[in-house]
Amino acid sequence: RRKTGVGMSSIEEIYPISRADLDLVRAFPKGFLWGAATASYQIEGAIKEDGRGPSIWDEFSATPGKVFQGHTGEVATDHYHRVPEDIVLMKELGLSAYRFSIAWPRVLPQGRGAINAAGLDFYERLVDELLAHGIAPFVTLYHWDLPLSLHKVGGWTNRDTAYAFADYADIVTKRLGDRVANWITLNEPWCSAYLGYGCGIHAPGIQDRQAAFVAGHHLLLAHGLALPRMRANIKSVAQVGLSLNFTPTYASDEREETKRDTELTDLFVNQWFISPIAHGRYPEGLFEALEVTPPPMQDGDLELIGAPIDFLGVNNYTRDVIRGGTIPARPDESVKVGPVPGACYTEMGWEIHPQSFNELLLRLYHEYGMQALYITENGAAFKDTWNGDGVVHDPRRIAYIQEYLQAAAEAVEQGVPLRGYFTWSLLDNFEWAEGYSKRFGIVYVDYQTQRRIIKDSGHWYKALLSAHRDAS
Ligand SMILES: N#[N+]C[C@@H]1[C@@H](O)[C@H](O)[C@@H](O)[C@@H]2O[C@H]12
Repeated sequence: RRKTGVGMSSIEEIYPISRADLDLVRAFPKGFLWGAATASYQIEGAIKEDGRGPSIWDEFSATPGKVFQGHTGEVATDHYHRVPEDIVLMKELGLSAYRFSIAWPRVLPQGRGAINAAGLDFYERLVDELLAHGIAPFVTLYHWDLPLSLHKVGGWTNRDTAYAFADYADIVTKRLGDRVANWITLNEPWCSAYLGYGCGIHAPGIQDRQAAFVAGHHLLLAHGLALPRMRANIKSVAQVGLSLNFTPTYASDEREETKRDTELTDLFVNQWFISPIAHGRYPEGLFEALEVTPPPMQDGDLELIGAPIDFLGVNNYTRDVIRGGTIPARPDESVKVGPVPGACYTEMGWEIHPQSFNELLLRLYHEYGMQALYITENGAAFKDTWNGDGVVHDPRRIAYIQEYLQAAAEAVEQGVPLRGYFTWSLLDNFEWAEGYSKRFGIVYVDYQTQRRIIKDSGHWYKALLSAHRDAS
């Protein structure tokens, strides 16, 4: 292959990425990690295999009416039985890192107590296989599949669950801390707390705003209790953080009531968890705005929660545009305006708005003082179709990732310490309440046969990663 400059000719021969893409990758520093993300319940399947205990998502998805067409994670993408081939796929894509989660009930079937050796062995094999292929594991300890037995005694509304999580984190990092250097305690605790206990569209399906704030506090406490336990078991060069979801909120007009409702929504959607993590306190006015009382907390909780993290994982997909009413709308019922004239949307009904991604990254650096950021999730669902051969065309997903990476590149040029990007997701997978109706993968999964087909976006992402390696 002809090599000129940064290998442009060799890259363009493989797959037609644009000159703009080549300029794009140059904005990211040498050593910038390029990955893809998944989660245990969304891809593993094998929910009753090798000693795994039940999780709240096993029970929730099996409950009629909770998930699209009654879909469950019973089989998912059968990743539990396909780890070697899926890692070869990651290598083929040129990933330098892979973010996945460990299923707590696979390691501790009852949530605490007896350890399931087969569960720990599975994750040890997964990690060793990744390392053997030169792919850095980014391990999320909790991505929503709480052991059902802990739910039966209150789940995240029970303070004891936070202590059970710290014990679980201790067990996993004792086993894998010698070889995993990147740890994420929680994935999107806002979703666990509010979608699970507030509006109930996620497991365990409770509709109680007060319970959501009690659960939210215990999730944060779990993170804080786990940090020192994990640090004692991992290498000094290893890093620990957590992944928070953010949806930047914008006023639809200049009216005072619109600005007020937009600020209240931002408090609820974006500040609830980052404020205790970054500042060691809940944001002013949050509880009043949601008409709840502050969750019970003990002396020392907020100090534990606000202990330094090594990085913040940022999950972002879209923004919300808010319209104000004559009286303050409770932020969990604020009026979201859409469709915005001229805007484009994904299959999730989420506006594609990369500028808000750029502004979010700047805010997390300047307002919250985050000294290291990873994009631990960003991607899009579109109506991908496969005609049975080896090709899946998904130009809109390529365009989405290009636009969001451009916004991230601008943030890097503006001084944001962005260390890596994980697209959501490696594979099409179980999209929670949407079941398998929404496809986010850069790799298509034919659920009838479990065949994996790299989409055009996967080929493009591979060429982009290769161009970054050549340019570094
Ligand atoms: N919806 N959606 C896609 C994606 C979901 O599949 C992930 O599990 C969550 O961490 C986060 O919500 C984002």
